[in-house]
Amino acid sequence: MKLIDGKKISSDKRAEIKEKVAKIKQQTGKIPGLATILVGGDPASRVYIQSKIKACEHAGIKSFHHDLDENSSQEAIIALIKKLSENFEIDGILLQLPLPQNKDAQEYLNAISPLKDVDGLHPFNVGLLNLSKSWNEIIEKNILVSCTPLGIVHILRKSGITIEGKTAVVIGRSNLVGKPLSMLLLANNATVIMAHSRTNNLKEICKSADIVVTAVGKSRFVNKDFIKIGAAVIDVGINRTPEGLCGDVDFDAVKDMDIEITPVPGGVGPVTITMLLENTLKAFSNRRKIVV
Ligand SMILES: NC(=O)C1=CN([C@@H]2O[C@H](COP(=O)(O)OP(=O)(O)OC[C@H]3O[C@@H](n4cnc5c(N)ncnc54)[C@H](OP(=O)(O)O)[C@@H]3O)[C@@H](O)[C@H]2O)C=CC1
Ligand SMILES: Nc1nc(=O)c2c([nH]1)NC[C@@H]1CN(c3ccc(C(=O)N[C@@H](CCC(=O)O)C(=O)O)cc3)C=[N+]21
Repeated sequence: MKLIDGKKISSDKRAEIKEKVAKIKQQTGKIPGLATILVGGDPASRVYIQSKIKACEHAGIKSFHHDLDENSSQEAIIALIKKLSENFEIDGILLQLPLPQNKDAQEYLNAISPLKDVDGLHPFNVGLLNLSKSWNEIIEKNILVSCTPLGIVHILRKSGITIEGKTAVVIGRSNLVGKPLSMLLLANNATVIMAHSRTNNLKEICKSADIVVTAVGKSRFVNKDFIKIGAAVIDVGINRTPEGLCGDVDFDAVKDMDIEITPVPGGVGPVTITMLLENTLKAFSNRRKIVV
């Protein structure tokens, strides 16, 4: 197997972003700003938020973090989101998901100004993505798209993996990963199959694919029987097991196969965070009408 180095792809892109931010500062005196909101103290979410804040600061993006109590009322959370939406200094707003107590995230996401929606989860941006006809259009119009799917397309392109004309199976249909990724792959002219927990013959379907993306959240879910020789496998899953952090792919089972694969850790995760920085710059540019 050939490992795809997500850390390297990520650090190359972060260096570019850092340069852009420095240029913006120098030429306009303005600093892009990202607000993050964490409701409750889930330890994994806190780790992610901290990596996001660190990455922002490293790139020269100003971060504004808000910790809210697990028992915060809907009114209090929405009031904060509205306040941040109106704050001129803030270009992007990220509400860390999932919310505690099974709160329906969409109601909160709808309160984020679509211009600051760096996760691409507001219906306005979901609509723009779905209406777009090509990858070029998505890039040229600076459409805000969910970070993980953007990161996956970035990884495929940087690894020289052709998307056009290929059959891609996306396992998982969440609003954060599976659905927007399917749209992005379609915009890149792949033939896309969206698979989920009710899909029949999943193994056979995956075995026929040139690109398999798994965003399920179950360790050792994908094994040798799912993968065609020569395929590219993108493992989005993050699973904490007694043996440590792993993805959805049974790594040992596929390690002798002639495939390309993103590892966990060190694959999609770091690139996801990089795309958050990229989206913050897009939001900065769209909102302040400054070309970056
Ligand atoms: N590396 C990164 O940057 C990121 C990693 N993640 C990780 O990716 C994983 C998925 O996240 P997310 O999309 O938010 O997850 P969700 O839990 O929202 O979605 C999981 C999806 O997997 C599907 N699924 C569950 N069981 C099966 C099965 N037996 N066969 C086929 N499909 C199945 C579900 O289908 P159904 O809809 O039918 O229930 C659902 O669509 C998680 O491990 C998460 O931690 C998430 C975001 C970013
Ligand atoms: N509004 C919102 N937007 C998100 O983009 C979002 C979210 N909520 N909720 C949770 C998921 C998950 N997610 C990850 C980001 C980075 C890593 C990452 O950097 N992972 C490292 C390992 C980190 C570790 O050690 O735990 C790696 O894979 O190498 C993983 C997962 C973003 N998500």
